[in-house]
Amino acid sequence: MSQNYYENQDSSFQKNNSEALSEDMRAVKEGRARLFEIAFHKKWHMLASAIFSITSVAFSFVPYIILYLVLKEILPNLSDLSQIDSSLLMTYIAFIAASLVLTVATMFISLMCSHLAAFETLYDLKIDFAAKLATLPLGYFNQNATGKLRKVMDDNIESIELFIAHHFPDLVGSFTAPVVLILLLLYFDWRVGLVCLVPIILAYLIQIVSFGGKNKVMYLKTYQDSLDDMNASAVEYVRGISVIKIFNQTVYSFKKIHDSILNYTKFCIKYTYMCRAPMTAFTTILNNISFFIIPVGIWWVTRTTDYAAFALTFIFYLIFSASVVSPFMKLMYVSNKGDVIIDGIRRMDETFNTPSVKEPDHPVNPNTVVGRSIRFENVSFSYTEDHAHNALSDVSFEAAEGQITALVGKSGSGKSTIAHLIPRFWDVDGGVVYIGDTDIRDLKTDDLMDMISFVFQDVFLFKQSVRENIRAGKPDATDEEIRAAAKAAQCDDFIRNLPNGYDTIIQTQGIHLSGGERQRIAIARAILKDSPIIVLDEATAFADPENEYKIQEAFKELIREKTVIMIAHRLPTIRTAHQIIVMSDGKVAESGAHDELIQKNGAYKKMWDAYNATLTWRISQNESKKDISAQGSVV
Ligand SMILES: Nc1ncnc2c1ncn2[C@@H]1O[C@H](COP(=O)(O)OP(=O)(O)OP(=O)(O)O)[C@@H](O)[C@H]1O
Repeated sequence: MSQNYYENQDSSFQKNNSEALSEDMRAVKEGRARLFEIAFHKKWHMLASAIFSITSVAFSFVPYIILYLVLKEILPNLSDLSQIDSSLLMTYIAFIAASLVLTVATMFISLMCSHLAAFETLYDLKIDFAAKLATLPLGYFNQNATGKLRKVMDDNIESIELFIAHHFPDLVGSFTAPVVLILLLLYFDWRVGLVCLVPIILAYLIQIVSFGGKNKVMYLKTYQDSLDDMNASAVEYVRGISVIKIFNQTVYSFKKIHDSILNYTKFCIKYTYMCRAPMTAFTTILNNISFFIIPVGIWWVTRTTDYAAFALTFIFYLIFSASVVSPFMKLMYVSNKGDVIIDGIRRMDETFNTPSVKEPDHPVNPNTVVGRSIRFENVSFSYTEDHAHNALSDVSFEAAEGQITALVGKSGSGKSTIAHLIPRFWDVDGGVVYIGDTDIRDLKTDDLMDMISFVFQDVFLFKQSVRENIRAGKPDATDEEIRAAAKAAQCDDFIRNLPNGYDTIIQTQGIHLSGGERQRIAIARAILKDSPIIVLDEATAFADPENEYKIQEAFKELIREKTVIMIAHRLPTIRTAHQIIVMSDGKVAESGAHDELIQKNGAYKKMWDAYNATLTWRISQNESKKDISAQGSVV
């Protein structure tokens, strides 16, 4: 049921939400202002929570006031207890019971309101953050490790929920309680009240001097940075575990994770040592306010004649001062937590404030785009901002509509970069990429993505059912359409042999698909999408002979009547391509069909000869092996 609830809500909720969070809640503000801006995303819930929290705190002090009244009734009558008005005492007790019930009830309502606000805000933020990630250029993910972004999405955003649900009502209470407390301290006897204030002020001065200002910001930043670093290296360590095992590395020899854990540990130990003295002083002073009251009491008792009034005030303050600790400790705890959360928000806002891929001001309607060819016109591109090294320099070519254009060239010559510029994973630095007659930057990203299918080098499958993985190509596809796409991609057979057929969840129950099987699922996805342009990136690199055959069959289905850009290292797979673009050092070295390029006797011919030489070399190696074994048998 909850699944449907969210599914049904998605479209409208997400839309309203992106308006609310991306525009209103984007980080114009900083620090505490930003924290409260986010917290008050659901402002009526939060106001209600604040009012009930204040009410709860106010009720929580009623027993102390009544205690004063009880003492006032009992102390003057200690010599003759029959003088005590017992019905009045019973009324006081009833008041105490009622105030306790009301304290709990109002705090419960306050927490209810704050939790509702927290869950809705958390949902909005997470959806918005995920949506924002999808709009960022791929370069952003190069510079920001997956572990760091995961931490923002899980830990930092999650901590905002904690702040709204728990810390906010606590904070309101923590501010209200000291105010009520100080008023009460000063109300019953302002002189003793002032004495009680001295240790409170002293304790806070110690806090401010030790942790206030730039020191605290710097410590928090270092703490979060080292935590981020440790997270990022942990993710890298786990993802690269096969390489680590092969090269016989351990958590000690894999320097990055070892250093980051060590850094974090060192920092925490240093910070703990730094906190030791001021924190001990803070808690000791607040826990021992009576230590300040007793000398005053001794001084006072030698100068007073009204012992009843003295005893009433002295006993009351001794009891009441013990209640000072809890609200002040809470205030310190919540304010420390608040600082950690604010730092987390700053990290989240770095992502929110990163410019998304720019959408056109006046987008072209995709139905009016004439033609589905791809044309690069004098395209230059560098991955680095200083343009120290151009991945592409002045690249021009046209991949004709409905034809296959293959990209070949040495490793690092710029083939993948060309493929990545077509769906605007990055924007060109110079020149233009056209689809038909339209600059791709004049199309809305959604429309551009609808026109292109991409079969990546590393096939990524979601941890969902096979059916849902294929459906990603067309979210409203029927089960029949999914099955037809899977058949065309040569994967229907093996999917039906999985434990739950199309409903088998990938990467669970020991379900592990081979590289070729994963690739065919990706092809099924692309077939279902049925876009006019297909970009195949190293698509046949990992296949075994049987898979290779099936993948080729799947490709035939996928690329029928489409504009295809294909990157392949193995020359025979592109021999029949309509056009071959030979890349060298980010430039087009030559282009043409296979036969034309062979005739040109240029770079392609050299590659082809080299390829044929390897074949002969393999055969001659086999031959020589045969010779050796033949000789061996003769001997
Ligand atoms: N994400 C990146 N960040 C920085 N530089 C990059 C990035 N990706 C590629 N490059 C650089 O851009 C140049 C072109 O790389 P590209 O991946 O396009 O080559 P390629 O021909 O596809 O290589 P391969 O066949 O090995 O995949 C290379 O010098 C490469 O080092």
